[in-house]
Amino acid sequence: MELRGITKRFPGVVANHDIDITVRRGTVHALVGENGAGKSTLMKILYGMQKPDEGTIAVDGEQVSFHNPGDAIARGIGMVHQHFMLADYLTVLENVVLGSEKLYGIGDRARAKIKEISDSYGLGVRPDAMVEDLGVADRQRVEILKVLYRGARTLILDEPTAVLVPQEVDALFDNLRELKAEGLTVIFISHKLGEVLSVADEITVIRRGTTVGTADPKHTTTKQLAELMVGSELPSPETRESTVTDVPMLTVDGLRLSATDPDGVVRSVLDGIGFTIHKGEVLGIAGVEGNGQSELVDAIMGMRHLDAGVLTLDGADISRTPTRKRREDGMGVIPEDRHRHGLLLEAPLWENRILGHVTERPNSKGAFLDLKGARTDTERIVREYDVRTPGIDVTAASLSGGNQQKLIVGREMSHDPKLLIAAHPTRGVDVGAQAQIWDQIREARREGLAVLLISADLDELIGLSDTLRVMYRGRLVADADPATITPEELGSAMTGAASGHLEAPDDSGAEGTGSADSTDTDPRNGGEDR
Ligand SMILES: Nc1ncnc2c1ncn2[C@@H]1O[C@H](COP(=O)(O)OP(=O)(O)OP(=O)(O)O)[C@@H](O)[C@H]1O
Repeated sequence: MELRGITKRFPGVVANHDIDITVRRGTVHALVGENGAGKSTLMKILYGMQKPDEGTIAVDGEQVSFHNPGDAIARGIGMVHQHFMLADYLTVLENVVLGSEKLYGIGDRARAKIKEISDSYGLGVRPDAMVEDLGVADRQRVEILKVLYRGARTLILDEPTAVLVPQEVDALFDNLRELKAEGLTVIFISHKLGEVLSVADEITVIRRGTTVGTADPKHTTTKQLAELMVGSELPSPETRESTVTDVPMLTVDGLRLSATDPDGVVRSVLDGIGFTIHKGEVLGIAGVEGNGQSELVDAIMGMRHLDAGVLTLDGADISRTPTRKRREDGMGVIPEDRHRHGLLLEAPLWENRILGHVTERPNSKGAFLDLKGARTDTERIVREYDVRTPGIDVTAASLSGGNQQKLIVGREMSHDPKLLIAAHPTRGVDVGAQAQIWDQIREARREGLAVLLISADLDELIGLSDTLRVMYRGRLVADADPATITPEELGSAMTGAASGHLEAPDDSGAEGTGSADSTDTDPRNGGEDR
Protein backbone atom coordinates (compact mmCIF):
# COMPACT_ATOMS: atom_id res chain seq x y z
CA MET A 1 0.00 0.00 0.00
CA GLU A 2 1.44 3.34 -0.99
CA LEU A 3 0.16 6.68 0.23
CA ARG A 4 1.82 9.58 -1.54
CA GLY A 5 1.60 13.29 -0.83
CA ILE A 6 -1.57 13.01 1.26
CA THR A 7 -2.83 16.39 2.39
CA LYS A 8 -6.03 17.03 4.33
CA ARG A 9 -7.12 20.43 5.56
CA PHE A 10 -9.82 21.32 8.06
CA PRO A 11 -10.78 24.91 8.88
CA GLY A 12 -7.72 26.38 10.60
CA VAL A 13 -5.78 23.11 10.63
CA VAL A 14 -3.73 21.11 8.21
CA ALA A 15 -4.33 17.62 9.62
CA ASN A 16 -2.13 15.84 7.08
CA HIS A 17 0.53 17.61 5.12
CA ASP A 18 2.21 15.83 2.24
CA ILE A 19 2.35 12.46 4.00
CA ASP A 20 4.15 9.53 2.39
CA ILE A 21 3.82 6.00 3.75
CA THR A 22 4.63 2.66 2.25
CA VAL A 23 3.18 -0.41 3.94
CA ARG A 24 4.57 -3.76 2.79
CA ARG A 25 2.30 -6.77 2.53
CA GLY A 26 2.59 -9.28 5.36
CA THR A 27 3.94 -6.81 7.89
CA VAL A 28 2.71 -5.14 11.05
CA HIS A 29 3.10 -1.42 10.53
CA ALA A 30 2.74 0.95 13.48
CA LEU A 31 1.76 4.58 13.25
CA VAL A 32 2.87 6.74 16.16
CA GLY A 33 2.75 10.44 16.90
CA GLU A 34 1.56 12.89 19.50
CA ASN A 35 -2.06 13.91 19.96
CA GLY A 36 -3.41 15.73 16.96
CA ALA A 37 -0.50 14.64 14.77
CA GLY A 38 -2.93 13.39 12.13
CA LYS A 39 -2.91 9.59 12.56
CA SER A 40 -6.66 9.01 12.73
CA THR A 41 -7.28 11.38 9.84
CA LEU A 42 -4.82 9.44 7.71
CA MET A 43 -6.44 6.12 8.57
CA LYS A 44 -9.91 7.53 7.90
CA ILE A 45 -8.67 8.55 4.46
CA LEU A 46 -7.32 5.07 3.84
CA TYR A 47 -10.64 3.57 4.96
CA GLY A 48 -12.72 5.88 2.77
CA MET A 49 -14.26 7.86 5.64
CA GLN A 50 -12.53 11.10 4.62
CA LYS A 51 -11.46 12.35 1.21
CA PRO A 52 -7.93 13.74 0.91
CA ASP A 53 -7.52 17.22 -0.59
CA GLU A 54 -4.38 16.07 -2.34
CA GLY A 55 -2.41 12.88 -2.79
CA THR A 56 -2.83 9.36 -4.08
CA ILE A 57 -3.37 5.91 -2.64
CA ALA A 58 -2.23 2.76 -4.43
CA VAL A 59 -3.12 -0.77 -3.36
CA ASP A 60 -1.00 -3.55 -4.90
CA GLY A 61 0.39 -1.04 -7.38
CA GLU A 62 -3.01 0.07 -8.57
CA GLN A 63 -4.28 3.57 -7.88
CA VAL A 64 -7.56 3.66 -5.96
CA SER A 65 -10.08 6.30 -4.96
CA PHE A 66 -12.38 5.54 -2.06
CA HIS A 67 -15.64 7.40 -1.56
CA ASN A 68 -16.83 5.45 1.46
CA PRO A 69 -15.78 2.52 3.67
CA GLY A 70 -17.64 0.16 1.32
CA ASP A 71 -15.09 0.98 -1.39
CA ALA A 72 -12.22 0.30 0.98
CA ILE A 73 -13.74 -3.00 2.13
CA ALA A 74 -14.14 -4.04 -1.51
CA ARG A 75 -10.37 -3.53 -1.89
CA GLY A 76 -9.70 -5.69 1.16
CA ILE A 77 -9.16 -2.95 3.74
CA GLY A 78 -10.96 -3.24 7.07
CA MET A 79 -10.90 -1.14 10.23
CA VAL A 80 -11.43 -1.96 13.88
CA HIS A 81 -12.35 1.22 15.69
CA GLN A 82 -11.23 2.06 19.16
CA HIS A 83 -14.80 2.09 20.40
CA PHE A 84 -16.24 -1.31 19.57
CA MET A 85 -19.37 -1.29 17.49
CA LEU A 86 -21.14 -4.51 18.45
CA ALA A 87 -24.76 -5.09 19.38
CA ASP A 88 -24.80 -6.49 22.93
CA TYR A 89 -28.00 -8.47 22.66
CA LEU A 90 -27.10 -10.34 19.50
CA THR A 91 -24.90 -13.38 19.19
CA VAL A 92 -21.40 -13.31 17.78
CA LEU A 93 -22.70 -14.87 14.56
CA GLU A 94 -25.45 -12.28 14.22
CA ASN A 95 -23.01 -9.45 14.85
CA VAL A 96 -20.52 -10.75 12.33
CA VAL A 97 -23.11 -11.35 9.63
CA LEU A 98 -25.04 -8.09 10.18
CA GLY A 99 -24.88 -6.06 6.99
CA SER A 100 -23.10 -8.82 5.05
CA GLU A 101 -25.88 -11.38 4.88
CA LYS A 102 -25.36 -11.85 1.20
CA LEU A 103 -21.86 -13.29 1.66
CA TYR A 104 -22.67 -16.58 3.39
CA GLY A 105 -26.28 -16.18 4.52
CA ILE A 106 -27.17 -16.14 8.22
CA GLY A 107 -27.23 -19.85 8.96
CA ASP A 108 -24.91 -22.82 8.94
CA ARG A 109 -22.77 -21.61 6.06
CA ALA A 110 -22.01 -18.40 7.95
CA ARG A 111 -21.35 -20.38 11.13
CA ALA A 112 -18.92 -22.66 9.30
CA LYS A 113 -17.14 -19.69 7.78
CA ILE A 114 -16.78 -18.00 11.17
CA LYS A 115 -15.38 -21.18 12.65
CA GLU A 116 -12.97 -21.55 9.77
CA ILE A 117 -11.64 -18.00 10.16
CA SER A 118 -11.51 -18.28 13.91
CA ASP A 119 -9.55 -21.54 13.75
CA SER A 120 -7.11 -20.47 11.11
CA TYR A 121 -6.01 -17.36 13.02
CA GLY A 122 -6.37 -18.80 16.51
CA LEU A 123 -9.08 -16.31 17.51
CA GLY A 124 -11.10 -18.77 19.59
CA VAL A 125 -14.43 -17.09 18.79
CA ARG A 126 -17.64 -18.99 19.62
CA PRO A 127 -20.34 -18.11 17.05
CA ASP A 128 -23.30 -18.66 19.36
CA ALA A 129 -22.07 -16.75 22.38
CA MET A 130 -24.01 -13.60 23.28
CA VAL A 131 -21.87 -10.52 22.88
CA GLU A 132 -23.08 -9.12 26.23
CA ASP A 133 -21.43 -12.08 27.95
CA LEU A 134 -18.04 -11.40 26.38
CA GLY A 135 -15.18 -9.50 27.96
CA VAL A 136 -13.35 -6.71 26.21
CA ALA A 137 -10.66 -8.89 24.67
CA ASP A 138 -13.23 -11.30 23.22
CA ARG A 139 -15.23 -8.44 21.79
CA GLN A 140 -12.14 -7.19 20.09
CA ARG A 141 -11.61 -10.62 18.52
CA VAL A 142 -15.19 -10.52 17.25
CA GLU A 143 -14.47 -7.12 15.68
CA ILE A 144 -11.35 -8.50 14.02
CA LEU A 145 -13.25 -11.54 12.83
CA LYS A 146 -16.00 -9.33 11.45
CA VAL A 147 -13.46 -7.52 9.31
CA LEU A 148 -11.83 -10.76 8.14
CA TYR A 149 -15.25 -12.20 7.30
CA ARG A 150 -15.72 -9.36 4.84
CA GLY A 151 -12.53 -10.40 3.10
CA ALA A 152 -10.05 -7.90 4.55
CA ARG A 153 -6.41 -8.51 3.73
CA THR A 154 -5.30 -5.31 5.45
CA LEU A 155 -6.51 -4.49 8.96
CA ILE A 156 -6.38 -1.05 10.49
CA LEU A 157 -6.52 -1.13 14.28
CA ASP A 158 -6.98 2.13 16.19
CA GLU A 159 -5.31 1.89 19.61
CA PRO A 160 -6.20 -1.78 20.02
CA THR A 161 -4.45 -2.29 23.34
CA ALA A 162 -5.87 0.69 25.23
CA VAL A 163 -8.44 -1.42 27.07
CA LEU A 164 -6.54 -4.71 27.45
CA VAL A 165 -4.61 -6.14 30.40
CA PRO A 166 -1.03 -7.37 29.71
CA GLN A 167 -2.03 -11.01 29.16
CA GLU A 168 -4.69 -9.92 26.69
CA VAL A 169 -2.21 -7.72 24.88
CA ASP A 170 0.10 -10.74 24.49
CA ALA A 171 -2.78 -12.81 23.12
CA LEU A 172 -3.73 -10.04 20.68
CA PHE A 173 -0.15 -9.81 19.47
CA ASP A 174 -0.10 -13.58 18.94
CA ASN A 175 -3.21 -13.14 16.79
CA LEU A 176 -1.53 -10.38 14.81
CA ARG A 177 1.49 -12.58 14.20
CA GLU A 178 -0.81 -15.34 12.94
CA LEU A 179 -2.45 -12.88 10.55
CA LYS A 180 0.94 -11.79 9.34
CA ALA A 181 2.08 -15.37 8.82
CA GLU A 182 -0.93 -15.83 6.54
CA GLY A 183 0.19 -12.87 4.45
CA LEU A 184 -2.21 -10.31 5.89
CA THR A 185 -1.14 -6.77 6.67
CA VAL A 186 -1.83 -4.90 9.89
CA ILE A 187 -1.61 -1.15 10.41
CA PHE A 188 -2.09 0.00 13.95
CA ILE A 189 -2.09 3.26 15.86
CA SER A 190 -0.73 3.23 19.38
CA HIS A 191 0.61 5.50 22.09
CA LYS A 192 2.18 2.60 23.96
CA LEU A 193 5.68 2.67 22.60
CA GLY A 194 6.94 -0.47 24.32
CA GLU A 195 4.19 -2.49 22.67
CA VAL A 196 4.87 -0.86 19.33
CA LEU A 197 8.49 -1.97 19.51
CA SER A 198 7.56 -5.51 20.49
CA VAL A 199 5.10 -6.22 17.69
CA ALA A 200 5.76 -3.88 14.75
CA ASP A 201 7.98 -4.66 11.79
CA GLU A 202 8.09 -1.05 10.74
CA ILE A 203 7.14 2.21 12.41
CA THR A 204 6.15 5.49 10.83
CA VAL A 205 6.35 8.57 13.00
CA ILE A 206 4.02 11.50 12.30
CA ARG A 207 4.54 14.90 13.83
CA ARG A 208 2.21 17.84 13.27
CA GLY A 209 0.69 16.31 10.17
CA THR A 210 3.91 15.30 8.44
CA THR A 211 5.90 12.09 8.34
CA VAL A 212 9.10 12.79 10.23
CA GLY A 213 10.65 9.40 9.69
CA THR A 214 10.44 5.66 9.93
CA ALA A 215 12.04 3.59 12.66
CA ASP A 216 13.27 0.03 12.70
CA PRO A 217 11.96 -1.54 15.92
CA LYS A 218 15.01 -3.80 16.18
CA HIS A 219 17.32 -0.83 16.49
CA THR A 220 15.18 1.69 18.33
CA THR A 221 14.42 2.23 22.01
CA THR A 222 11.20 3.66 23.45
CA LYS A 223 13.19 6.71 24.49
CA GLN A 224 14.40 7.36 20.96
CA LEU A 225 10.91 6.80 19.60
CA ALA A 226 9.41 9.25 22.09
CA GLU A 227 12.03 11.82 21.19
CA LEU A 228 11.32 11.40 17.52
CA MET A 229 7.62 11.78 18.26
CA VAL A 230 7.34 14.57 20.77
CA GLY A 231 10.88 15.81 21.12
CA SER A 232 10.92 15.04 24.85
CA GLU A 233 11.92 12.20 27.11
CA LEU A 234 9.70 9.36 28.27
CA PRO A 235 7.98 10.05 31.58
CA SER A 236 8.66 7.88 34.57
CA PRO A 237 5.63 7.06 36.72
CA GLU A 238 7.81 5.89 39.57
CA THR A 239 7.82 8.83 41.98
CA ARG A 240 6.85 7.26 45.26
CA GLU A 241 6.85 10.03 47.83
CA SER A 242 3.71 9.59 49.88
CA THR A 243 1.38 12.46 50.74
CA VAL A 244 -1.32 10.32 52.34
CA THR A 245 -2.83 11.83 55.49
CA ASP A 246 -5.09 10.19 58.01
CA VAL A 247 -7.99 12.54 57.28
CA PRO A 248 -10.75 10.69 55.39
CA MET A 249 -12.04 12.52 52.31
CA LEU A 250 -14.38 9.91 50.86
CA THR A 251 -15.79 6.94 52.72
CA VAL A 252 -17.86 4.34 50.94
CA ASP A 253 -19.57 1.89 53.22
CA GLY A 254 -21.54 -1.24 52.33
CA LEU A 255 -22.43 -0.04 48.86
CA ARG A 256 -24.87 -2.22 46.98
CA LEU A 257 -26.39 -1.64 43.60
CA SER A 258 -28.39 -3.80 41.27
CA ALA A 259 -29.49 -3.30 37.69
CA THR A 260 -32.32 -4.65 35.60
CA ASP A 261 -31.29 -5.81 32.16
CA PRO A 262 -33.61 -5.63 29.12
CA ASP A 263 -34.89 -9.14 29.80
CA GLY A 264 -36.17 -7.94 33.16
CA VAL A 265 -33.59 -9.90 35.11
CA VAL A 266 -32.30 -8.09 38.19
CA ARG A 267 -28.62 -8.65 38.85
CA SER A 268 -26.23 -7.35 41.43
CA VAL A 269 -23.58 -5.02 40.02
CA LEU A 270 -22.01 -3.72 43.23
CA ASP A 271 -21.94 -6.19 46.05
CA GLY A 272 -20.99 -4.57 49.34
CA ILE A 273 -18.20 -2.18 48.40
CA GLY A 274 -16.34 -0.40 51.18
CA PHE A 275 -13.23 1.80 51.24
CA THR A 276 -11.86 5.10 52.44
CA ILE A 277 -9.77 7.59 50.49
CA HIS A 278 -7.84 10.05 52.63
CA LYS A 279 -6.70 13.55 51.78
CA GLY A 280 -3.57 13.34 49.68
CA GLU A 281 -4.21 9.72 48.69
CA VAL A 282 -4.69 8.10 45.30
CA LEU A 283 -6.73 4.92 45.57
CA GLY A 284 -6.41 2.85 42.41
CA ILE A 285 -9.04 0.33 41.36
CA ALA A 286 -7.75 -2.36 39.03
CA GLY A 287 -10.15 -4.50 37.10
CA VAL A 288 -11.11 -5.68 33.66
CA GLU A 289 -13.74 -3.34 32.25
CA GLY A 290 -17.29 -4.29 33.09
CA ASN A 291 -16.73 -5.55 36.63
CA GLY A 292 -18.66 -2.73 38.24
CA GLN A 293 -16.24 0.18 37.92
CA SER A 294 -18.62 2.36 35.89
CA GLU A 295 -21.45 1.72 38.31
CA LEU A 296 -19.19 2.59 41.23
CA VAL A 297 -18.38 5.95 39.63
CA ASP A 298 -22.06 6.58 38.89
CA ALA A 299 -22.98 5.75 42.47
CA ILE A 300 -20.40 8.10 43.95
CA MET A 301 -21.45 10.84 41.52
CA GLY A 302 -25.10 10.39 42.51
CA MET A 303 -26.23 9.22 39.12
CA ARG A 304 -27.80 6.01 40.40
CA HIS A 305 -29.95 5.19 43.38
CA LEU A 306 -28.20 2.97 45.87
CA ASP A 307 -29.83 -0.22 47.11
CA ALA A 308 -27.83 0.17 50.28
CA GLY A 309 -24.78 1.94 51.59
CA VAL A 310 -23.50 5.25 52.92
CA LEU A 311 -21.25 7.78 51.19
CA THR A 312 -19.40 10.39 53.22
CA LEU A 313 -17.52 13.27 51.60
CA ASP A 314 -15.29 15.36 53.83
CA GLY A 315 -17.28 14.40 56.91
CA ALA A 316 -20.76 14.98 55.43
CA ASP A 317 -23.22 12.25 54.49
CA ILE A 318 -23.88 12.73 50.76
CA SER A 319 -25.77 9.48 50.14
CA ARG A 320 -28.92 11.36 49.15
CA THR A 321 -27.36 14.54 47.75
CA PRO A 322 -28.02 15.36 44.10
CA THR A 323 -25.15 15.23 41.62
CA ARG A 324 -24.95 18.99 41.15
CA LYS A 325 -24.53 19.54 44.86
CA ARG A 326 -21.82 16.88 45.01
CA ARG A 327 -19.99 18.67 42.21
CA GLU A 328 -20.30 22.01 44.00
CA ASP A 329 -19.04 20.38 47.17
CA GLY A 330 -15.80 19.51 45.42
CA MET A 331 -16.18 16.39 43.30
CA GLY A 332 -14.39 16.45 39.97
CA VAL A 333 -14.84 13.71 37.43
CA ILE A 334 -12.94 12.56 34.39
CA PRO A 335 -15.48 10.16 32.86
CA GLU A 336 -14.53 6.89 31.18
CA ASP A 337 -16.39 7.71 27.98
CA ARG A 338 -15.46 11.23 27.00
CA HIS A 339 -17.96 11.35 24.16
CA ARG A 340 -20.99 10.25 26.13
CA HIS A 341 -20.32 11.87 29.47
CA GLY A 342 -17.47 14.35 29.11
CA LEU A 343 -18.28 16.65 26.22
CA LEU A 344 -20.97 18.07 24.03
CA LEU A 345 -19.28 17.25 20.77
CA GLU A 346 -21.21 19.72 18.65
CA ALA A 347 -20.66 22.62 21.03
CA PRO A 348 -17.60 24.89 20.96
CA LEU A 349 -14.75 24.38 23.39
CA TRP A 350 -15.70 27.32 25.59
CA GLU A 351 -19.23 25.98 26.10
CA ASN A 352 -17.73 22.63 27.00
CA ARG A 353 -15.71 24.51 29.62
CA ILE A 354 -18.99 25.40 31.36
CA LEU A 355 -20.38 21.88 31.30
CA GLY A 356 -20.95 20.43 34.75
CA HIS A 357 -19.81 23.69 36.40
CA VAL A 358 -22.66 25.97 35.41
CA THR A 359 -23.10 27.46 38.85
CA GLU A 360 -19.43 28.02 39.61
CA ARG A 361 -16.90 30.73 38.88
CA PRO A 362 -15.55 31.71 36.39
CA ASN A 363 -18.56 30.42 34.45
CA SER A 364 -21.21 32.34 36.36
CA LYS A 365 -21.70 35.47 38.37
CA GLY A 366 -24.70 35.44 40.63
CA ALA A 367 -27.62 34.02 38.72
CA PHE A 368 -26.08 34.70 35.31
CA LEU A 369 -23.63 32.88 33.12
CA ASP A 370 -20.39 34.77 32.71
CA LEU A 371 -19.57 34.04 29.10
CA LYS A 372 -16.52 36.27 29.05
CA GLY A 373 -15.16 34.57 32.18
CA ALA A 374 -15.74 31.13 30.64
CA ARG A 375 -14.06 32.12 27.38
CA THR A 376 -11.01 33.60 29.05
CA ASP A 377 -10.63 30.55 31.25
CA THR A 378 -10.98 28.20 28.27
CA GLU A 379 -8.08 30.03 26.65
CA ARG A 380 -6.05 29.47 29.80
CA ILE A 381 -6.86 25.74 29.85
CA VAL A 382 -5.92 25.43 26.17
CA ARG A 383 -2.56 27.05 26.99
CA GLU A 384 -1.80 25.25 30.23
CA TYR A 385 -2.95 21.82 29.11
CA ASP A 386 -1.52 22.16 25.62
CA VAL A 387 -4.83 21.49 23.86
CA ARG A 388 -3.92 21.66 20.18
CA THR A 389 -6.68 23.64 18.50
CA PRO A 390 -7.01 26.59 16.13
CA GLY A 391 -9.18 28.36 18.72
CA ILE A 392 -11.86 28.03 21.40
CA ASP A 393 -14.76 28.48 18.99
CA VAL A 394 -14.23 25.20 17.13
CA THR A 395 -16.44 22.27 18.15
CA ALA A 396 -15.18 19.63 20.55
CA ALA A 397 -15.80 17.08 17.78
CA SER A 398 -13.07 18.64 15.67
CA LEU A 399 -10.37 18.02 18.30
CA SER A 400 -8.32 14.86 18.12
CA GLY A 401 -9.15 12.26 20.80
CA GLY A 402 -6.15 13.06 22.98
CA ASN A 403 -6.82 16.78 22.85
CA GLN A 404 -10.46 16.24 23.87
CA GLN A 405 -9.13 14.34 26.87
CA LYS A 406 -6.75 17.17 27.81
CA LEU A 407 -9.64 19.66 27.71
CA ILE A 408 -11.68 17.53 30.13
CA VAL A 409 -8.76 17.06 32.51
CA GLY A 410 -8.10 20.81 32.40
CA ARG A 411 -11.73 21.63 33.15
CA GLU A 412 -12.03 19.25 36.08
CA MET A 413 -8.73 20.25 37.66
CA SER A 414 -9.61 23.94 37.35
CA HIS A 415 -12.17 23.81 40.12
CA ASP A 416 -9.71 22.67 42.77
CA PRO A 417 -11.63 19.50 43.54
CA LYS A 418 -11.40 17.83 46.94
CA LEU A 419 -12.06 14.48 45.35
CA LEU A 420 -11.20 13.63 41.77
CA ILE A 421 -12.81 10.58 40.23
CA ALA A 422 -10.47 9.80 37.38
CA ALA A 423 -11.57 7.02 35.02
CA HIS A 424 -8.81 6.35 32.52
CA PRO A 425 -7.49 9.91 32.84
CA THR A 426 -4.84 9.51 30.16
CA ARG A 427 -6.65 7.22 27.73
CA GLY A 428 -5.64 8.16 24.22
CA VAL A 429 -3.13 10.82 25.21
CA ASP A 430 0.47 10.72 24.02
CA VAL A 431 3.44 10.07 26.30
CA GLY A 432 4.29 13.74 26.71
CA ALA A 433 0.75 14.75 27.66
CA GLN A 434 0.46 11.69 29.90
CA ALA A 435 3.48 12.79 31.91
CA GLN A 436 1.97 16.24 32.23
CA ILE A 437 -1.38 14.91 33.49
CA TRP A 438 0.35 12.64 36.00
CA ASP A 439 2.34 15.61 37.27
CA GLN A 440 -0.82 17.67 37.63
CA ILE A 441 -2.53 14.92 39.62
CA ARG A 442 0.53 14.47 41.87
CA GLU A 443 0.81 18.21 42.40
CA ALA A 444 -2.85 18.43 43.45
CA ARG A 445 -2.45 15.37 45.66
CA ARG A 446 0.35 17.14 47.50
CA GLU A 447 -2.16 19.90 48.24
CA GLY A 448 -4.58 17.36 49.74
CA LEU A 449 -6.57 16.11 46.73
CA ALA A 450 -8.04 12.64 47.15
CA VAL A 451 -8.23 10.62 43.94
CA LEU A 452 -10.23 7.56 42.97
CA LEU A 453 -8.27 6.24 40.00
CA ILE A 454 -9.73 3.69 37.62
CA SER A 455 -7.49 2.75 34.76
CA ALA A 456 -6.75 -0.01 32.28
CA ASP A 457 -3.18 1.25 32.05
CA LEU A 458 -1.49 -0.84 34.72
CA ASP A 459 1.70 1.21 34.70
CA GLU A 460 -0.43 4.23 35.47
CA LEU A 461 -2.29 2.43 38.26
CA ILE A 462 0.88 1.14 39.84
CA GLY A 463 2.78 4.38 39.32
CA LEU A 464 0.17 6.80 40.65
CA SER A 465 -1.68 4.85 43.34
CA ASP A 466 -0.87 4.89 47.03
CA THR A 467 -3.33 2.06 47.62
CA LEU A 468 -4.49 -0.52 45.09
CA ARG A 469 -7.65 -2.61 45.13
CA VAL A 470 -8.75 -5.23 42.65
CA MET A 471 -12.37 -5.26 41.54
CA TYR A 472 -13.99 -8.40 40.20
CA ARG A 473 -17.66 -9.03 39.57
CA GLY A 474 -18.83 -6.11 41.63
CA ARG A 475 -16.64 -6.76 44.62
CA LEU A 476 -13.27 -5.63 45.88
CA VAL A 477 -11.57 -9.01 45.99
CA ALA A 478 -7.94 -8.20 46.79
CA ASP A 479 -5.49 -5.53 47.89
CA ALA A 480 -2.17 -5.03 46.18
CA ASP A 481 0.92 -3.08 47.19
CA PRO A 482 1.80 -0.70 44.36
CA ALA A 483 5.41 -0.63 45.55
CA THR A 484 5.99 -4.32 44.84
CA ILE A 485 3.38 -5.65 42.44
CA THR A 486 4.22 -6.06 38.73
CA PRO A 487 1.77 -5.30 35.89
CA GLU A 488 1.69 -9.02 35.05
CA GLU A 489 0.69 -10.02 38.58
CA LEU A 490 -1.93 -7.32 38.68
CA GLY A 491 -3.21 -8.40 35.27
CA SER A 492 -3.66 -11.98 36.55
CA ALA A 493 -5.51 -10.78 39.62
CA MET A 494 -7.85 -8.73 37.46
CA THR A 495 -8.88 -11.73 35.43
CA GLY A 496 -9.72 -13.59 38.62
CA ALA A 497 -6.56 -15.69 38.91
CA ALA A 498 -4.91 -15.86 42.32
CA SER A 499 -1.52 -14.30 42.92
CA GLY A 500 0.99 -14.65 45.71
CA HIS A 501 1.46 -10.87 45.90
CA LEU A 502 -2.11 -10.12 46.80
CA GLU A 503 -3.90 -10.06 50.08
CA ALA A 504 -7.55 -10.50 50.81
CA PRO A 505 -9.02 -7.10 51.50
CA ASP A 506 -9.66 -6.16 55.09
CA ASP A 507 -12.81 -4.15 54.56
CA SER A 508 -14.28 -4.83 51.19
CA GLY A 509 -17.88 -4.75 52.08
CA ALA A 510 -17.92 -6.70 55.31
CA GLU A 511 -19.24 -3.66 57.12
CA GLY A 512 -22.62 -2.02 57.16
CA THR A 513 -25.14 -3.67 54.94
CA GLY A 514 -22.33 -5.32 53.00
CA SER A 515 -21.79 -8.92 52.06
CA ALA A 516 -21.64 -10.37 55.54
CA ASP A 517 -23.91 -13.13 54.30
CA SER A 518 -21.53 -14.04 51.53
CA THR A 519 -19.10 -16.84 52.29
CA ASP A 520 -17.67 -17.33 48.83
CA THR A 521 -14.48 -15.30 48.66
CA ASP A 522 -12.88 -17.03 45.70
CA PRO A 523 -12.93 -14.44 42.92
CA ARG A 524 -13.21 -17.16 40.33
CA ASN A 525 -16.56 -18.16 41.73
CA GLY A 526 -17.38 -14.85 43.35
CA GLY A 527 -20.55 -12.83 43.17
CA GLU A 528 -23.44 -13.42 40.94
CA ASP A 529 -22.81 -14.44 37.41
CA ARG A 530 -22.82 -11.16 35.54
N1 LIG B 1 -13.60 16.69 11.39
C1 LIG B 1 -12.64 17.57 11.73
N2 LIG B 1 -12.85 18.91 11.66
C2 LIG B 1 -11.90 19.79 11.98
N3 LIG B 1 -10.66 19.44 12.42
C3 LIG B 1 -10.37 18.12 12.50
C4 LIG B 1 -11.34 17.12 12.18
N4 LIG B 1 -10.78 15.91 12.36
C5 LIG B 1 -9.53 16.13 12.79
N5 LIG B 1 -9.27 17.46 12.87
C6 LIG B 1 -8.00 18.09 13.29
O1 LIG B 1 -6.95 17.46 12.56
C7 LIG B 1 -5.81 17.29 13.40
C8 LIG B 1 -5.41 15.83 13.39
O2 LIG B 1 -6.35 15.07 14.13
P1 LIG B 1 -6.28 13.48 14.25
O3 LIG B 1 -7.52 13.04 14.94
O4 LIG B 1 -5.97 12.89 12.93
O5 LIG B 1 -5.03 13.31 15.22
P2 LIG B 1 -4.43 11.98 15.88
O6 LIG B 1 -2.97 11.92 15.51
O7 LIG B 1 -5.23 10.81 15.55
O8 LIG B 1 -4.52 12.36 17.42
P3 LIG B 1 -4.84 11.46 18.77
O9 LIG B 1 -3.59 10.73 19.09
O10 LIG B 1 -5.13 12.51 19.80
O11 LIG B 1 -6.02 10.60 18.45
C9 LIG B 1 -6.18 17.83 14.75
O12 LIG B 1 -5.68 19.15 14.86
C10 LIG B 1 -7.69 17.85 14.74
O13 LIG B 1 -8.18 18.88 15.56
